[in-house]
Order: sequence, then structure tokens, then C-alpha cells
Amino acid sequence: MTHSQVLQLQTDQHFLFALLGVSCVMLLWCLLFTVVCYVVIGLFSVVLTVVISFINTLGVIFLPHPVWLFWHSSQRRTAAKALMRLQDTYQLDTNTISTGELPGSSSVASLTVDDCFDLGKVAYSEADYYHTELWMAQALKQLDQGETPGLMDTVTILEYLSYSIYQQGEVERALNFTKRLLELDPTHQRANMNLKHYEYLLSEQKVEAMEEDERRQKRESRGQTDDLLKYEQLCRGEGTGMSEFVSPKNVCILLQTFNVFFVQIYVSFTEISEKGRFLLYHRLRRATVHDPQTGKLTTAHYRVSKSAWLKAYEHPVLDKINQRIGDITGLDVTTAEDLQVANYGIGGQYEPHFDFGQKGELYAFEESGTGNRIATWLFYMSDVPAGGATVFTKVGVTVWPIKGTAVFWYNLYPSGEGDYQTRHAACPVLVGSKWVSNKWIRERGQEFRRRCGLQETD
Ligand SMILES: O=C(O)CCC(=O)C(=O)O
Ligand SMILES: [Fe+2]
Repeated sequence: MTHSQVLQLQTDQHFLFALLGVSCVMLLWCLLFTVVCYVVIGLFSVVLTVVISFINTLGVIFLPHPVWLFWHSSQRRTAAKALMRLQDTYQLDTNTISTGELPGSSSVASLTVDDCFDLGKVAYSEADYYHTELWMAQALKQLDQGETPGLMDTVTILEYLSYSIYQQGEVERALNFTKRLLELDPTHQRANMNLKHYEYLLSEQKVEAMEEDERRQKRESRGQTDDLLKYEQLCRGEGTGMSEFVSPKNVCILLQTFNVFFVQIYVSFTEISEKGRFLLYHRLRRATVHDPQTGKLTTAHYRVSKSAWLKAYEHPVLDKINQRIGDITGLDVTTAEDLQVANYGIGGQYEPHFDFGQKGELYAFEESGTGNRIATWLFYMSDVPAGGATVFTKVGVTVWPIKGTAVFWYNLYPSGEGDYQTRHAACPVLVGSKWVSNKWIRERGQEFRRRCGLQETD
């Protein structure tokens, strides 16, 4: 190695060490900066909270807390999802929702272009392109009808619209909307790229040949299971209704479908409706379900309501109710669960489920030593102006809530086996609020009241 090569090597080494040194110093600076930012933001938020609280105490103007702002946006997302649930279940078109002309409702509250855009954006963030398309198209329609644009402009809406249509496999329609966008903004980079991409797909016939019918079917079912589609269908009343079988007398009407007995009863028990609610106002909590994996109670998107348990000693009327249920059903209610009162707001629902503990998950009922839920007594404590029916998805029955009535059914065969025909659900409330109470009756104590069956499905 020559002298000049050695010198070169040393210079290179010095350069590398210098670079390493600078990188380390920069890294330290970045770390320091992050920590400082964290502390400053923390301090800032404390100061902001104090200032906001102080201004609010003056009572001149009300400022929301920053955490509330975040909470508000998450509430908005939840509300958006509830609205789309209602839209699907009751097959409401976006225009009906946007103009506020809901069935059973007299109040007219309309949505702005920005509201429609927001709804589409929530759907988009969940990769739900079906609803993205519907809401972006509604936003566009309102703009085309001359509504003054808010924060959202036609170009942005067109971009979301064409992309969601493309995602659903309709390249030609996506291309048309992209062309419309480019007429408004010819230099839009993404739209120009998309245009080329769509044209390429169409020219090379790369688009999967999916029949129009098949595509429509796929869109309409939104990837939902048959069980959920049946649930929605029954919620709209497209099945056997029970209300016509009920007469306003204190009698039970029996309808036997397959193995399930339903009884809708006028119980003329106004106290439960009035007192039950009164006792509860401060105790209602978001309803939970058992997580089959962990066995723990948790909230779930498929059960949206608030509920609370009422113990018999809390009010004389609760004791009376227990006795009445016992007298009518002939079952022992001393082993039954406390009365659970539930309230569903707009969009509140409980998707298809069984009330009994299934094999392998009986732990939920094992602790009490009173056995599985042999039967369900469901009290309707309010009328519901629209939506909110109880539906039995396997047997195809819809029960409309009528204040002062109750439904009763056995969840188990006399053999103790779960009856899978009892699959049922609470439909989303469309207008108003739904109040119900449940009494789940247990197996213990019924040994001499309901004869055992020898066959599994006896
Ligand atoms: O509210 C209803 O209609 C049904 C409620 C239900 O099935 C339940 O709470 O288990
Ligand atoms: Fe249930």
C-alpha cells in the first residue's frame, strides 16, 4: 500500500467517524426534542384545561374541553355507524335520511353536504366502499341541486366517489366520475393517474368479468351472512307478525311454530313501566356480552343498549312482577335471575343470539349453580314509534313491541338441550326509544314443573 493510499484510508476513516459523531449528536437532539415536545404539549394541555375551565366558570361563553372534542368525534363515528345500520336494516335511501323524512317521525332535520361527506368518510375509513359510494353520491347530488358547499368541494367528493366505485369493481363508472373531476381540475395528479389506470384496465379487458346481476347481488348483501339478512328482513316486517294475534285482554295468545312456543301476553302491568324506569335512570350502563374466548364481560358492536339489574327487594312492585311471572308460566322464579331492564336509543339493537349458554360456554351460568336459562320472559315497557321489533330469525317471526305486553318462550328442550330454533334479536330502533325488561328463568326448581324429555329434542 502506497503512502498516498494510507493517507486516503485515514481520511475516509476520519470522515466516517465524523459522520457517525454527527449522526449520534442529531439522534440525541431528536430524542431531546421529542421529550421536550412531550413535556411542552403536556404542560400546554394542563394550562389549556385550566384556562378553559376558568372561562367556563365565568359562564359567558362555553368552550369544550380538548378531550371532549376527541370524545365528540368518536361519538360522531359511532352515530354514523348507527345511521348506516338503520339505513341497511330499513332499506332507507340516503335522500330520505338526508331530508329527515323518516317513517314514524314528524321532526324534519336535514343533513348538509358536509354531513353526507362525513358519513361517507367514516365508511371509507372502514373500507366500506358500499356506504362510501352512497353518501358521497348524496353529497354530490345536494351540490348539484344548488346547495351551498360548506368545507367540502365537488372535486374532493368526486375523488372519493370514483375510488369507492372502482373498489366495488365498476371501472367504467369510476372512469366517468374521474373524467368529470378532471373537467373541474385538469391538473389533479391522482385523478390523472387513476384515469390512465382505469383506461388501461378497460382496454386490456383486465376487469374481472362479473355479471351485472352478480355485482348487484353482492352490493345488496354487503357481504352479510344469511342470518343477518334474515334479521334485517324480519325487522322490516317481511315475515310473520305477531301483533295481529294479540288481543288487548289479559289473555295469552299462543303461536306454535316448529318447536318454539311464543306467548305474547297483555299483562296490564303499568307499574313496571313507570316504576321500573324511575328506579333505573341513574343506574343504566352499556350492556355487555360474554366474550367466548376469555369468559369476561365486554361491550360489543352487536349489542347496543343500556341496562341494569333490579333486585326483588328494591321495590315492592318487583316482587309482584316475579310472582306474576311465576303464576303465568307455572315455573319456579325463586332461582331466576334478577330483572334486567334495558333501554335502546336510536340505532340500539341486539343482533341474533341465543339466551341459553351453549355447550362449551356454560361457564357463564355455572357459577350460580341454578343451571341454564330454561326460559325467557321479555316485557315491553314502551311502544316504539318505528323499528325495535323482536325477531326470531330461525322461525321467521316478528314481534312488535306493545307497551304492557310480554313475550315468553322456552330456550331449552325438556331434555335440557338448547333449542336452536330460539335464535332471536332486537331490531335497531328507528324512531323513539325502546324499554324492555327480561326475566331469565333457570333450570333448577323446574324438575317437578316441566317434565323431562327422554330424547334430545323432545
Ligand atoms: O329487546 C328485545 O327485543 C330482545 C332482547 C334480548 O333478546 C335480550 O336481551 O336477550
Ligand atoms: Fe335475547
